[in-house]
Parts: sequence; structure tokens; C-alpha cells
Amino acid sequence: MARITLDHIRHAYGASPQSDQDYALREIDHEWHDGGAYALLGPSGCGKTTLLNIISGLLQPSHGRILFDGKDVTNLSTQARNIAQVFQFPVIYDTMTVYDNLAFPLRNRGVPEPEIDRRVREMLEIIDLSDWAKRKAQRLTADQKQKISLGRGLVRNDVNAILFDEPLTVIDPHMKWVLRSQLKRLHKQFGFTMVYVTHDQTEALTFADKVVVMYDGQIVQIGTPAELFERPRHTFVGYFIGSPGMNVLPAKIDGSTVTIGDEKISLDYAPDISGVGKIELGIRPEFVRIGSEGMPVSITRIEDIGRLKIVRASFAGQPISIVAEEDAEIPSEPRVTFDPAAINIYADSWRVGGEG
Ligand SMILES: Nc1ncnc2c1ncn2[C@@H]1O[C@H](COP(=O)(O)OP(=O)(O)OP(=O)(O)O)[C@@H](O)[C@H]1O
Repeated sequence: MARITLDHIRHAYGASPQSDQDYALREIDHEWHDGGAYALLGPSGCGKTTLLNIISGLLQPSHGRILFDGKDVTNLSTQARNIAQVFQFPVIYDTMTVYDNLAFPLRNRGVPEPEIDRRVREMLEIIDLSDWAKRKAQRLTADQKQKISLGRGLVRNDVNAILFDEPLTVIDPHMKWVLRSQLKRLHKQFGFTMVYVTHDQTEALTFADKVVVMYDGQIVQIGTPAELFERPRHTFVGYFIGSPGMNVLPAKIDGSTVTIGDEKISLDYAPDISGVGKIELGIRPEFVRIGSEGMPVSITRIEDIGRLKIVRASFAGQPISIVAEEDAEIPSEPRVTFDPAAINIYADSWRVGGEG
């Protein structure tokens, strides 16, 4: 397995790019740990597949280098980089048996037959296809075929990294959950370096130790699920992670006092906002308390979601979401307070000040 260094990578699909907008990937400069499980998460078109293809060698970046364990592999093919890939749709040999499909990448590398047999049988157990080993792959369902693709990616233990591009799209919801848990277990057991592309936050947050959030051709934050929830570095991370997403309210700041409409909130620090245009306060709906204390709100709608309810309201002329316990009493003249430790201040969309 390898440590992956993305050394000042940029990529434009068109010739002679002029501005940032012409780049599918703007500058990316990061090092990913050997044995880490990373999820690349972001909306359609943000550059996830472009970055994955640069790591695998399917695409040469317009600028920068990619290194595996410090060795420059920018000009090496996928095969020479020794990468396993699992794509959105199954890539298997229909006319081979399930067993032979799994054995294929090992036979290709000259692994001795007894070792192949041991590893293929182990993988058949993991993907729950032992009873199907002797069947031709063409008779299988789409789910089962994709399980073979996953198995083919995981059966080799000599790869530098395993890359997954939305591999569970064709899998039914219950099986998705099962396979995701199995991937996580395999990662713990074998310590593969894994990079997993998805636009589904649940998938990213359950699979990865580190989630790489991408937006508009940039990595806006790399963090644990808890870090992304508690301290979103960019307002996009706040909106994108969490359901409902973070409340982001236009604000003004004077020293340590934030003003939203006519309401004033004191911080225990004075954010450095010199020379910045747009100021916003971010607070997650889980950290807004509703009751009879604090600043007035007017309620628009209440959505019951089981043990909790989501209150949609208007605060200082701005829409705001609040998560409350199912049995929380909401007074006829409701008011809100913000948990001071959960307030984030953003200057031109990037978080400023405060610890963490
Ligand atoms: N072969 C190509 N030629 C030109 N532009 C491309 C090509 N492939 C991707 N792009 C553009 O590059 C940008 C990033 O695309 P990319 O496929 O990497 O995003 P993504 O985050 O993987 O999206 P999705 O989730 O829809 O797959 C998009 O604006 C896309 O239109």
C-alpha cells in the first residue's frame, strides 16, 4: 500500500486555460496516508472523477506531479502504478465462472495456484457468493456482478491503492449497507489505501476515516466526519454535510459582537475579518435551542421526523432550521438561543477565528 502525494495538481480539459474557471481541478496539494480510507465527496461536476483518474493514471494532469511513497508516477500507466479499480458498473467476464473472474487478476500476476485458491475462496465468503463459484457470471443479477467487481478489486494484496468510483450505484439499498460495512471491515483487516468517490454523504461518512469534500474543482476540507460536522471550514461543507444543512446567516461584525438583522450575539473572541467582503454566521440546526428565552423567531412549518422534529422558521428576516426533540414544547411566542461553542464565523465563505 502507498502514501499518495498530490503535488500541486491542476487539470484543464481544454487547451490554453486562462482563468480558474477553465480548470476542472484548481490547485490541489495534499498528502494522503498509507493505509487511509478516503472518500471523495461532492456534487456532480466538482471534479471527483477527474482527480480519481489522475490518481489511477487514466488521465495526465495539466500541471503538477503525483507520487506513490515519494516516487514520481505521473507518467506511469495504471498497470505500472499497480492500482485496483472498481467502477460504477460491473466490469467482469460474462463467459467465465465467478471463481475464474476472481482468480483472473491473480493468475495474471503469476500468483501460485494454491495461493489463488485460498484467496478466491476467502473472497467468495466475504462477498457471499460461495454457492455461485462454478456458475457462469452472465447468469448473475446486477448486484451479484458488482460484488464480483468489488471482489476482483480486493482479492489482490499487492496493490498500491484501491480506487472506487461510485461502486454501489447499481446495488439495492439493503445490500449497499451490507457491502459498505464489509468494505470497512476489510479495510481494518488489511489496511489498504482506499479512495472512494461518492456524492452520497451517508456513504462517505460511514466508509471513510477521512472525507475529502470537493466543490467547484477544489478540495474545501479534509476531515473526520466529526470535524466536518462541528467545524466546517467552508460554508459549502456546512450546507452539504448534515440534514438539514448548517444555517448560514448574513452578518456584520464589530469586535466580538455579531449583528444579524436587529439581533446581537456576543462571541468570546474577535474574529480577524480585515479586508473581507462577505461575513456570515454558521450554526447547525442541532445547536439552535428553541424555547421562551433569547431572540424572537416566527415559525413557518414543523416537520416530524420520528424522535426529532425540524422546525422551519424566520429569524431576523432569514430562514432558519432548528432541530428539536419530538416532545419539545414550543411556546406561542418562541425564541431561540445559539450554543456559543457551535457558532462559526465565515469571511468570504471561509471559516475564521475561534479554536478548532
Ligand atoms: N472528458 C472531458 N472533457 C471535457 N470536460 C470534462 C471531461 N470530463 C469532465 N469534464 C468536466 O470537468 C468537470 C469535472 O468533472 P468530473 O467528472 O471530474 O466531476 P465529478 O465530480 O466526478 O462529477 P459526477 O459526480 O457527475 O461524475 C465538469 O465540469 C465536467 O463537465
